[in-house]
Amino acid sequence: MRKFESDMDNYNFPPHFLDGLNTEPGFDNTDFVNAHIHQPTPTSIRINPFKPADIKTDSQIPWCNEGFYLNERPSFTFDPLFHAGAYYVQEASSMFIGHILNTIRPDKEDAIKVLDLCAAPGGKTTLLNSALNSSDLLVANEIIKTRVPILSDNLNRWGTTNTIVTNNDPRDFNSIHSFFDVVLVDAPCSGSGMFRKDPAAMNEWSEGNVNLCHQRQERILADIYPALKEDGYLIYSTCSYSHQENEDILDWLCNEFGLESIRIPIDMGWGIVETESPIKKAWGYRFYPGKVKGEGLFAACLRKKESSGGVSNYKNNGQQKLPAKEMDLVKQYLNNADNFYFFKVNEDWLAINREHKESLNILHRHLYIKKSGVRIGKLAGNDLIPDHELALSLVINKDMVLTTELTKEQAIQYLRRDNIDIMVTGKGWSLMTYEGLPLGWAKLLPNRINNYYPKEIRIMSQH
Ligand SMILES: C[S@@+](CC[C@H](N)C(=O)[O-])C[C@H]1O[C@@H](n2cnc3c(N)ncnc32)[C@H](O)[C@@H]1O
Repeated sequence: MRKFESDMDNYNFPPHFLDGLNTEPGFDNTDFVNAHIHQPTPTSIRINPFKPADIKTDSQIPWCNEGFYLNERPSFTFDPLFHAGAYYVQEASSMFIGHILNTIRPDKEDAIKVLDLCAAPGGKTTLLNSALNSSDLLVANEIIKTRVPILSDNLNRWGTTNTIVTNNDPRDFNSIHSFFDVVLVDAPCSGSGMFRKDPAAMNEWSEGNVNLCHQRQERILADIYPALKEDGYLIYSTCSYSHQENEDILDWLCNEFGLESIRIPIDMGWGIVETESPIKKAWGYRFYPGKVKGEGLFAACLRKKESSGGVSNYKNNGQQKLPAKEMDLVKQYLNNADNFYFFKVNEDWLAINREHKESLNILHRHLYIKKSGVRIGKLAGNDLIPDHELALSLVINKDMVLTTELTKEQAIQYLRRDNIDIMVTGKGWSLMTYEGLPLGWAKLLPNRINNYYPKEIRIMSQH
């Protein structure tokens, strides 16, 4: 039965959409409809803990230490700090995934391997990264090839050195048994949780599509299950309100694989609704606009109780023979270079935290790797042609290069890949910085500056 006909007449939820929701515990039809009609989507950002900057925020997102609401939505495109990776613009509810990771891993003592299976554009990948140490490995996978560049760009901005980006179907992970300690499946879904932010999504919604999404979610989870270690954690999330895509999936996981549900502590004041799946009573966490200051989200955490076999059948990929003299040159560009494993892909030198060398070899045998660690650059004689990834990485040794600090106006010129109005002294490769944070490279010549900001990510819009 529809309640509140007058509001409903003003708001075009798809037919039958609210029917199922009205029977969900903790769902308040009035708050929900009012939030969609009268409360705009809140603007929120998450600060990069590794790139401190002076950022004006308004209030704290209660479930995320680094998450903040902004009372107004500024132009992020024209804020150089955004391009420097000082913060990520992320919907507030999604940040709960970080709270789950911190809950299941309070001490952070032993290094872990984490997979973000459905990762693009990388919001939750950067969130997970902030909660990890550099000795932890984070694999970010995206099945759709055209979505991989945005994922890699966002990770480059974040400055990560312990992340590997892959472009694979979940079934390709099926041969990597018992590898990951934590797997996040932020599943493709029917998307009702984004109706307020993107009302056009309402036209796409149908009960038939919810069923298709449910089937796809089961397929993805079955494919990835063997890659999770015994006692490892599966974090499952959607931005759908549909029971079939949420609690029903938890029941299916518990029935099919004997997974154990993990209860996540929440504060009553946060407005999050804790639910239980109908059969196995697995806990789930629902975010409803009107109850929380954020968009729709469902999240749950489960633990694997059995082993899918070990990793003993992996052969070492063999050592790449690397020219020692070249490596000595390249090493100088990283701080704490001895903590890194250096390798070459074609002419490019790359580095990843030393402890991830074996994992990289294993993954390389099974997956299509699109980015690993930090790309340092190519050598031309004794000179490094530095890569953009190096400029933004957290480990660049700034003593090896010149630095040119830009005003906001100059930084925008640089980010547009335009000429920069600046008098320079010095010659050679220079890090172009804004408020001390690197944006990328330029080459300083006696009478001009060559702007090397990557074409593909330059600011195109006029305002
Ligand atoms: C909800 S979005 C992920 C959002 C991302 N985790 C974030 O926080 O920025 C779901 C992702 O799943 C991917 N996807 C679509 N079909 C898939 C499939 N069959 N298997 C795995 N991933 C799929 C989509 O390309 C999309 O990037």
